[in-house]
Amino acid sequence: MKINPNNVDIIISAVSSKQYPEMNLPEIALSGRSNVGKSSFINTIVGRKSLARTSSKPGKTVTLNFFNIDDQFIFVDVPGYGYAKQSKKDREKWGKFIEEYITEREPLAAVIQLIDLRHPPTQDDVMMYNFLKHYQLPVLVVCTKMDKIPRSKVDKHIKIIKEKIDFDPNDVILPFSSVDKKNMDKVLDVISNIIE
Ligand SMILES: Nc1nc2c(ncn2[C@@H]2O[C@H](COP(=O)(O)OP(=O)(O)OP(=O)(O)O)[C@@H](O)[C@H]2O)c(=O)[nH]1
Ligand SMILES: [Mg+2]
Repeated sequence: MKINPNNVDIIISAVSSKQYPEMNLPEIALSGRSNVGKSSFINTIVGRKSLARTSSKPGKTVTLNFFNIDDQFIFVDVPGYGYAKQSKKDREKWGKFIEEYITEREPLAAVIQLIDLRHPPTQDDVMMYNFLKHYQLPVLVVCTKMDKIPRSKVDKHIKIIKEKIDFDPNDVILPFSSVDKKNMDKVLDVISNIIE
């Protein structure tokens, strides 16, 4: 699959379900804790340096950012979870908004769950993955920041993540790096299978 980087654009930063686009394209949502690399992942995959903002204040915004990816599918950048400084009220608002999107959104075809390859998954990571599987969504688990650990340790870290999240063997899990674009072709293969 090929993506034309000149044909990708933000559609809307939605604060309510009334603003969701009606474009008849499959949607792939990105989920993961704050700072795991969701926005960087989008930029790397589409080949644009700063389409998705990677410097946004984590936990502040409660928007779902919809990106038209070359009229082939829509990436939905979901605000990160697990941000300690967020107030309880904001956290609840966030949870409700995301839950509604994930459980009710018709065009949602799959979720890409990002987990930091360097560390064991957090409790939030485990909860999110189980939540997605409860709703029988296909999940691609992308383990980010692969460039930050020695190559010899990658398999061991993947194994730990699989055990901790109770990984569904029907899903795909891949180590990934936005710095050196490692496994970019494999990610694109999975996306192409999802949207076909
Ligand atoms: N070394 C390395 N750094 C990365 C990688 N991916 C992201 N980063 C860095 O991690 C930080 C956070 O990246 P973002 O893409 O903004 O993370 P996010 O998940 O979108 O964060 P929120 O929007 O706050 O939820 C930035 O400083 C990125 O440059 C990677 O693969 N390798
Ligand atoms: Mg982001």
